[in-house]
Amino acid sequence: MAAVTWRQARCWCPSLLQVFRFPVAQVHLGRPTMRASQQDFENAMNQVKLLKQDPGNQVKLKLYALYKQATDGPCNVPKPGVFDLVNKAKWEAWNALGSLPKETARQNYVDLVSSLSPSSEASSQGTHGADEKVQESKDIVVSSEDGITKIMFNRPTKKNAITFQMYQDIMLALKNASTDNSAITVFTGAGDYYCSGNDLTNFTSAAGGMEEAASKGAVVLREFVNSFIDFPKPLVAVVNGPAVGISVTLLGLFDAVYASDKATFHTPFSHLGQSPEACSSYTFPRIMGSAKAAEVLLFGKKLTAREACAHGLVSEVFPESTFEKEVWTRLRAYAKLPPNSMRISKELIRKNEKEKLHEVNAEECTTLKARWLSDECINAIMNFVSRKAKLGRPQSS
Ligand SMILES: CCCC/C=C/CC(=O)SCCNC(=O)CCNC(=O)[C@H](O)C(C)(C)COP(=O)(O)OP(=O)(O)OC[C@H]1O[C@@H](n2cnc3c(N)ncnc32)[C@H](O)[C@@H]1OP(=O)(O)O
Repeated sequence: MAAVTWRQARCWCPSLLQVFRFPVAQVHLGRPTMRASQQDFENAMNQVKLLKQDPGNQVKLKLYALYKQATDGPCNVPKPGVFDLVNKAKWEAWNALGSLPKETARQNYVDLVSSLSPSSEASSQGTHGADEKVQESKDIVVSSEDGITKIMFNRPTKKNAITFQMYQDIMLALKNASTDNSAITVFTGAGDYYCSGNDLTNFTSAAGGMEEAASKGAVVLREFVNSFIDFPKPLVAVVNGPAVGISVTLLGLFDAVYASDKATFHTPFSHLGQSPEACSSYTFPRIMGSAKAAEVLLFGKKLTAREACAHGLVSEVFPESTFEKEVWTRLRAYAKLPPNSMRISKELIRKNEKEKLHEVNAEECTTLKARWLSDECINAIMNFVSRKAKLGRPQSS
């Protein structure tokens, strides 16, 4: 995600909030609320200038997009070049609104701004119960139903690549899920991918360049992985399609992994001049044996779902045609098991490993920070950004 300064967002000053409290489809269709007047719209623009807290890049982009849609209508300007990261991100946010009517955009802007007020900020971050639909942000959709809290990567146009904002959203979702009424927590992806790993533009869009991005990345990564190590309830991955990078390594910290037979598992760290994260330097050799772990983590061998299952990373593989139905039926049954019993059993399993996992996480983050500043890594990322290399393509396996 390109860095969008708070100053820029205040200048665009459209209003934001409700958008992230309701499913996207509902927002785009227009909620059955009263229509916002021009005066409401202008009030909301003023309110944005008074916000004390930076709402984050995703919200600022949404704010910008709704403002442009409400004032100029559908996006009608050419897409900025690939290196013009900030303007490209703004253009994409606006263009994603398609033919949303001006009045609906105005209403959504007003709703969004009103939800940014301190009282609604507090309620959006509070504990929620089972059967309640919640949404932390548009790229990470959280819902809770039938005793299951579902956390979904929802950025299908970017193969669900994880932005800095999404790391924060996931941490918040896990924090909420650890105390809500659900029995189990499930990760899955929207669209054809489960997740393509870290958004490689996280490193190119930070205002202070790679140095700043590396420092920020190491802090965020450590905290992010800690929230998986310490998560108290059963954690399940429903891997609906290809998984890359950190979305694969994290699986070593999950309690069960169900995969569609079209899923693949790819950790191209050496291709990227990087090194393993999410405790995989410790969990993968234990899960799959040191020889297979080396092939995967050092040489970037991509595993099919069946291979990943044979090597212990995946619990079970399902045919694509029945995947969703079979897996969710099973999970709904598991969610009816006594939650305290599951939690206590998980604690017993994890207890002896916890300290070690935290140690490994810390060391991996320190190592990665140095890797992100290496020529090998910088060249690989610049190659990706300039589309000279797409890591999924040169692999023969
Ligand atoms: C701060 C914590 C850091 C933690 C570190 C973690 C390490 C990792 O996760 S390393 C793994 C990083 N991920 C990758 O290397 C994957 C890069 N992406 C690809 O190789 C390919 O995009 C793909 C194989 C996933 C898909 O290829 P395909 O040809 O089918 O689709 P594309 O046209 O390439 O992708 C569509 C669209 O999505 C953008 N995109 C996909 N993945 C990423 C990504 N990881 N980062 C940023 N953007 C990504 C891609 O650029 C396309 O965007 P445009 O339509 O705007 O060109």
